[in-house]
Amino acid sequence: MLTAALIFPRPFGPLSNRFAFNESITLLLRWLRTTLICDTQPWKDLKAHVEDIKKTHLRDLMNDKERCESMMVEFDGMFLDYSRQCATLDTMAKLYKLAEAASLKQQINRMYSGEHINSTENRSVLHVALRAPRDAVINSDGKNVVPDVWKVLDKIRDFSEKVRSGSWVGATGKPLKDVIAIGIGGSFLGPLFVHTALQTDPEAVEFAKGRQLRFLANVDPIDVARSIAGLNPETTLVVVVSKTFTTAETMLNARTIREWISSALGPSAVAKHMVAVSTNLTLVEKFGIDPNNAFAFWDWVGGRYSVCSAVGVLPLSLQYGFSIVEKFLKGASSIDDHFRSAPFEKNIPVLLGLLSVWNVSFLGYPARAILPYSQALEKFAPHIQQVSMESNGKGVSIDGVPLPYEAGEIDFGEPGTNGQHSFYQLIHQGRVIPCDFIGIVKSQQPVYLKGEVVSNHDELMSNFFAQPDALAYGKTAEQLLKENVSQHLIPHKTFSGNRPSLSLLLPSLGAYNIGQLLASYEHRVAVEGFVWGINSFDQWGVELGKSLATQVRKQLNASRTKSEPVEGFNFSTSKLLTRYLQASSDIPADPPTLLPRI
Ligand SMILES: O=P(O)(O)OC[C@H]1O[C@](O)(CO)[C@@H](O)[C@@H]1O
Repeated sequence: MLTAALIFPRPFGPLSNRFAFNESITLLLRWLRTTLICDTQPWKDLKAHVEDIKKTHLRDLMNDKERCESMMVEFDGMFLDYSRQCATLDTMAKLYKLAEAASLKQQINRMYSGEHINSTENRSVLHVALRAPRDAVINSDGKNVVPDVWKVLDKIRDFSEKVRSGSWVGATGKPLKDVIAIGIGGSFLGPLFVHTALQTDPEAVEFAKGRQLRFLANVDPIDVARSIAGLNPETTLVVVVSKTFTTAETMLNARTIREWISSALGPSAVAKHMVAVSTNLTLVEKFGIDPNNAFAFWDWVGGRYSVCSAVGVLPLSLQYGFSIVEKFLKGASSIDDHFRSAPFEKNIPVLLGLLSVWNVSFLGYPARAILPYSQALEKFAPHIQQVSMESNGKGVSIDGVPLPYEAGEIDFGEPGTNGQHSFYQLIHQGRVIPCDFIGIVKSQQPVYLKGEVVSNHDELMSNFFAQPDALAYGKTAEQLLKENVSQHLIPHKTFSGNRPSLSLLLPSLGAYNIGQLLASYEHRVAVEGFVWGINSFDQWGVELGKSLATQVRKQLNASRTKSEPVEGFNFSTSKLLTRYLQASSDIPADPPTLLPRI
């Protein structure tokens, strides 16, 4: 970059010089655009360094106390131990150089200062503003967005208090004690994760007494049936959550539940029983929801980063009260400050992100297992799947240059110990999958049985501490021989070890810690994207399937209502569609409204 700057002439002087200057700038920009991180020296150094790492084994690396100690970081009660990564201190130094080459610090600053870093959609990326304190100043397009954020938060506080206290009642005068949140993707997964995590938190439980929060996401009518089973429209409030208010699944589900309400209570009941969260307030009104009962958010909030906006805050406040949700926002905000200001060596999201890049792009491990040892976090991995895979599952750089390396990673996970009895066989003896072990010091729901060796939570945590070592150390043939294992079983009982993991220990799992965990992973994904040089904040890859579904929808309608033959599809799809239509030809062309009967 410096070299490039030196060879270009200055902007002053005669016209010919200025012309040359403009040319040079164009060339420089082109050069910058086509320069990928893999062309930089730090990337090449890391590639070469892989050979050194291949000669190490975690068994030996773990013997180096000094190394292990410097691979432990603590912030605001969160403790990260990444000593079981296949990495040395030299690896880390090289990763920091890579971060420098990727201008990571500058990219983080650009995000916080509201630059339009989501360039393909020409938008700022400011989910950090959603949890910023009231007096913070965060600008997007020259305007401080924090007062707008708090205006909506205050409106949610008022509305949720009215509903929870019974001063807002339904069409028949009954208090609304149950909530169905309709939304999909980012308008569903984050709120579901937080709700599931709070559901057993003793403090949150107290506030949720007598109330239910359900989610309706899938356009599958079975999900409709499940979401309304046992609920009474008279006592149910529906929150339609959609950033665009055009998502086909959400809108059909919203129309279905509107029908469920109006067929039971009359069309005028919709005003009392349906509210919305969206950036598109015009469409909310068109749908028939009173704009006064709409809760806004903004185009600078990406769907998968929207749980801290009204998308999550409204349904969660209705269920647990605003004060609990505010703690969640504060936890996330604490990590936002840490991410922005801590040096990389002490910065939890930066470390998590750089290690992911190391595992994916250099060691060649494309997947990551997210393994929380807490049943309350059972919906964490599904949420991070979207945050990570929709953000970083890209094939071109932010400037549209095809990537000669893989970006993104395959995220999956289950709470321990359930996962141990499911897919851990593969991660111990099959493929190498870097694992995130997430443990909690104090259980939300402690259980002790007199006479048992340990408490139930200690039993769970015994596994949390044991599994990373089993993966790192493995078990050798010599060890097995010493245990008199028969020769023919030795290959089957050998564990190669040297399988990387990291351990994240949280002091407890209250709303605040849940916010910390969320923000740590959100920023980790951003770090990966910044280093890979991609746009982590758009999602064009979801569009093609949507438009093809439109074509199929038209065909199904034409075939059912006008008996039109299946046309315009390839052989396979035509065959499948024809078979589907023939096998369901008993469905009338213009059926009467039918709602689930369970
Ligand atoms: O909130 P909306 O606009 O209904 O979109 C739902 C989801 O659809 C996507 O656009 C694609 O899955 C997500 O990014 C988004 O979270």
